[in-house]
Parts: sequence; C-alpha cells; structure tokens
Amino acid sequence: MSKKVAILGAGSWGTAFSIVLADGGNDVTIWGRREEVCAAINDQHENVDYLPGIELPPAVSATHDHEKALAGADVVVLAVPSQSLRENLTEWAPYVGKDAVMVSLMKGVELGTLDRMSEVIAEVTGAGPERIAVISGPNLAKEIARREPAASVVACADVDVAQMLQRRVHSPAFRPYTSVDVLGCELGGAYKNVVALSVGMAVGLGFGDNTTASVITRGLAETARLAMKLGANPLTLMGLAGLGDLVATCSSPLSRNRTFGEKLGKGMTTDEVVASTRQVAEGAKSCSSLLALATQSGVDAPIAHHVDAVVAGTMTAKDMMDAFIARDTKAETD
Ligand SMILES: NC(=O)c1ccc[n+]([C@@H]2O[C@H](COP(=O)([O-])OP(=O)(O)OC[C@H]3O[C@@H](n4cnc5c(N)ncnc54)[C@H](O)[C@@H]3O)[C@@H](O)[C@H]2O)c1
Ligand SMILES: O=P(O)(O)OC[C@H](O)CO
Repeated sequence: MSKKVAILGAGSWGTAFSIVLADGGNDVTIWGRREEVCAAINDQHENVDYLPGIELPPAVSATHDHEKALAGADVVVLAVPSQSLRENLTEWAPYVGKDAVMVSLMKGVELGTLDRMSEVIAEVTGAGPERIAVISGPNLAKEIARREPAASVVACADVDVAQMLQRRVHSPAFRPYTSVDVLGCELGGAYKNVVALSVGMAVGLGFGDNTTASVITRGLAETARLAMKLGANPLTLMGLAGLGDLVATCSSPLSRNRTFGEKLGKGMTTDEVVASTRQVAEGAKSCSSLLALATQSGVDAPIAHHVDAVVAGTMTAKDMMDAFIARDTKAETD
C-alpha cells in the first residue's frame, strides 16, 4: 500500500506536521510556495524561515512543483492560509489522485462564502465526505516539531477513513483520536483563534488570570452555541478540538492569534501588527466570517462581534473589555 503523503503548504504547521507523518512511517513531500524554502528543506533538512533549528527526518522532502508533490499521494494534507485555500486548490485539484483523501489542517472560515475548509474542498474538488478529513487539536507547531507529547482529533464522516488516517499519523509523540464530527472540529478550531485574540488583548492591557479565564470560558460558551446550532456534537466542544485547543492557544505565548491580540491590547493598529509578522493569525479574518455565520444563524456572538470591531479599528481593546462587563446580565447557561 502507498504511504506517500503530499503536504501543500511549507509554513510552520505544514512543516511540523511532516515530522508527525514521517514518524508515523509515511514518505512525505511538501509543496512550498518559495523555491528557497524547498531547497533548504532538501539540502539542510530544515525550514529555516518557519521552523529554524528543527531537523527534519530523511523521509521529508520538498518541491515547488505541485504536480510532483501530488503524484502518487494517497493522502493530501492542506496547510495554507484559509483565505487562500480556494484559489490554491483550484490550481492543484486536477493533480489530486481520484481516490486520494484530503486532510485540512487549517483553522478558519472563508470570508464571503462563510464556508468551512471542508466545504471549500468539497466545492472545488467535487469529492464526497468520505474523502475529506480534518485534523485539529491543541497542536502548537513548535512544540509538535520538538516532539513534545500531544493529542489531536482526526475527523471524517467515514469512520474507516478516520481510522486509516489515525494509523498513519500515530507516532511516539502524537496521539490521534477519531471523530465523525467534522463541523464541530472545524468550528472549534476557527473560533478558538478569535477567543485567543480577545485573551491576548486582555493580556496586552495588563489584566490577569481572572480576566483571561472569564474570556476563555465565555468563549467556549459562544463557540458551543454556534456549533450546536449548526449541528455539532456538544462533546466535541468539550474535547481536544474545542476546549483543548482553546486552552493551548489562549495560554501560550507561541500562539500567533494571542500574540496578535496582545499587540492590539498594547495599542498597535491592525496594519501595524500585520506588518510586524509574516505568519498568519487566522482569527483576524475569521472573526468577521464567524460573526456573519452567527448572525445568519441567529446566535448571539459578543466576542466575535467585539473582536471584529477592534480588528477593524472601530473600537479599542479597552472599550471591548468594558463592553463585555457592561452587557445585559443573564443566566450562565442561557
Ligand atoms: N502553526 C500552528 O501551530 C498551527 C497549528 C494547527 C493549525 N494551524 C493552521 O494551519 C494553517 C496554516 O498555518 P501555518 O501555521 O502553517 O501558517 P504560516 O504562516 O506559518 O505559513 C503559511 C504558509 O502558507 C504560505 N502562503 C501564504 N499565502 C499563501 C497563498 N496565497 N498561497 C499559497 N500559500 C500561501 C506561506 O508561504 C507559508 O508557507 C492555518 O489555518 C493555521 O490556523 C497552525
Ligand atoms: O499560533 P496560532 O494562534 O495560529 O495557534 C496554533 C494552533 O492552532 C494551536 O493549536
């Protein structure tokens, strides 16, 4: 049986996940947008731009040619920014094997269409749900690349496919659990970035653990409200792709979303924060799409609403925190 995997995207997570896959016994080819990044992966076994100091296993190689990366791959892993997936995949789709399973590592919701990444994949490739999976959990790239122990969720509507992928990514430091709740995993992964932005803002403003714990907990309530309205299993939100990822992202200085929020909390503008890093903070775009999804679904989403306003520059981080406290009071479980 082929164990060739293509990873499309040579950023932090695509590269870190190549280590998981190589440790799981797969032969991995990464497609990278920039030739010099691919050359460094092949020649120095290192992604000097995104994961400096981490030695990549011999089973990992890279190419700038997507046709070469995709040739013979029975598993295709997608790790580009959520807002560029549709454009990228439209170019790649003709070269994806007709039975290949596509796995989204992305944590965002498309602006405009409000599609989750699995929905973009289905629309662009015409693949059925049995060929589309999601891997999501508390998985900060640098820690995974250092092979620090972590768990995650492999979700696919077809449990046999989820189990096949589970076997392929199970490695000494990475423990995958299966799920059939693709929607719940995707919304948990996208929403926690928005909550991490607001937690980062609280940290940037100098507030302590009571404030961050309150925002995290109400963030989970907001995520669960929307996800359950759209059909997610509530237990998914209590699991690794929900609470687990929320805690990791909101607690860690390694999180790009939390760091982005912290800079906003310290008074930088969105343009200044974007200019200060080349890495993607998905929540800065997905706050708008998740807010639109919540509004369309009739779900109250105060955190997405206020984060969207701060990112858009129509409200300050301090005014956001004041507004959270001043909201009409209600029962916790409403
Ligand atoms: N980094 C993590 O710890 C982590 C963990 C889990 C999930 N994710 C998710 O994985 C996805 C990718 O994140 P990342 O951490 O690898 O981001 P990154 O910023 O580290 O890298 C993004 C990669 O995409 C490329 N890219 C940027 N714009 C592009 C475009 N228009 N077309 C094609 N390629 C483009 C960049 O060159 C880079 O290689 C995101 O949805 C993120 O939320 C990240
Ligand atoms: O760095 P962030 O904020 O994109 O978060 C990374 C991962 O999603 C954590 O699981």
